[in-house]
Amino acid sequence: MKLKDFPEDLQPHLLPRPRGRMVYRCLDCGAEFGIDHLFYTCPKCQGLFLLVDLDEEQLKEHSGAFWRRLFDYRRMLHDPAVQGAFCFHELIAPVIPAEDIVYLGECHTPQVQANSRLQEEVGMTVYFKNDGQNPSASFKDRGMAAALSYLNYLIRTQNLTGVLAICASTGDTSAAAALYAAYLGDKVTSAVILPYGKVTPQQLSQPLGAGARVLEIPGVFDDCMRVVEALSEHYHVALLNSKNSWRIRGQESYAYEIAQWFDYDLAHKVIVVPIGNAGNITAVLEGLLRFHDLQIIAELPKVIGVQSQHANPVFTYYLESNPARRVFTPVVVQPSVAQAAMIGRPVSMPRVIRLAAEYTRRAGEGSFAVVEVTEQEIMDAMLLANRNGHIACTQGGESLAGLQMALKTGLVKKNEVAVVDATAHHLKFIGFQQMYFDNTFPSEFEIIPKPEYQNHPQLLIPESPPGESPWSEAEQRIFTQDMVRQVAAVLGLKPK
Ligand SMILES: N[C@@H](CCOP(=O)(O)O)C(=O)O
Repeated sequence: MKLKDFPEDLQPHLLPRPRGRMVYRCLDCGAEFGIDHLFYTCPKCQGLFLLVDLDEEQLKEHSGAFWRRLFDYRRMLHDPAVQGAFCFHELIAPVIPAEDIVYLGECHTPQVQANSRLQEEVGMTVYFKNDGQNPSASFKDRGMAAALSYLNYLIRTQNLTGVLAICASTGDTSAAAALYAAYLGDKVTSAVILPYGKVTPQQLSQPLGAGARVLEIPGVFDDCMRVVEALSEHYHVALLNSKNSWRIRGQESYAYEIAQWFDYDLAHKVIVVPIGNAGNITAVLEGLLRFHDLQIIAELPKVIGVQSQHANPVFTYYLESNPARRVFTPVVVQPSVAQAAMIGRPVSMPRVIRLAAEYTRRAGEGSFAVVEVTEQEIMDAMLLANRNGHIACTQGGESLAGLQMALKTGLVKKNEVAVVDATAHHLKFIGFQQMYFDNTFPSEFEIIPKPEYQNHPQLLIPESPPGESPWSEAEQRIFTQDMVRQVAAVLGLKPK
């Protein structure tokens, strides 16, 4: 739709102009720092940052209804600067001009309602939000769009050269970082640090294909994260993990889209997300609080975080019901099929603690909770979903299993409506499905495949193998007849 065809009152607002005064604000000491530098932690006290727009209050000059209309109309504008996360420009990174925005087709991922069979099995209305349908096949693209747009802006306005972007990854962040950096061509090179043997072959191929330097180290993700944290402290590198607050801003779009999908009515809704490095749950909580603050949504939904028993520090933290007695203790992770979330020291934990407390204060007891699931439950839930037409990855299975657990324990009610996060594309984690089908999981996973979910290809052998190709017409006919007969017998087909 052309700009002139939009309602007149919206026309001046549809194409965002840079505005706002963004600063990094330390969660611990409250110190604020300008965004002319890429900071990750507070130079004064090492606390973690969240980005704040000092002019955000000005957005209240417009009503919630105005913002809802603006965001909805923007979806019809064919301009890359407002197609992805930046459809919510005023809330993502209002200082960034349109010319610096990097858009690779991320966001507005499908929210697919489960069929009646799956909803009956789960016991409530369920949607999958398929973030595997982002360009690098995971939700990380939302955050990278914001982080790389900011970097692009910094490079242009400060004439920076030789920028090296780095990240540690369990496989999705590295794929996204390498892709978005590659799009910026000579302006940015990228390097990714991966835990050797703990990233799937599909995920490993992604940064390699995008031309990143791929460095594998022994250990798990938490070890890689410590390395990049130290690198970003002592060297000139741009850290692209979610410790970088611009990533959080971009990932808030996930919550905004869910609100938009429900026409901004989030009463009796439940959003379920796997925790991993805790950047996503941070973004969901912060995004919802900000939407609520601007009266874009009237009600806050429940937010349920999920962890595997094999990587459960956040679940363990919230087991203590008295907030004053809670102590966060990182855990040593065990192998998990939800490998992308196999993290024992989530870097955003201080943000989660802060935001979850504020969320609970505003939305009431029980509006935020964390559940724990087994490896068996994750695999079974993933296969159950995909047997019903979804493309859930193992983390998507973790989300669904988490919802089932939340229902069982009464945290979620049957009359509520849930959106579960399929964080990445199923095909990235296909090896775990194969292990399930072949019953080859090492014992520590404690997974016993359900026969009804196992599936194998069946090879049909021709009765009289044809000779070397090219086949004669007669050979081709005999082969086809033989195969038709065998397929019909295997499938029990009835002749017409
Ligand atoms: N699951 C992540 C781990 C890193 O998370 P990040 O959001 O802090 O970058 C991955 O895919 O690497």
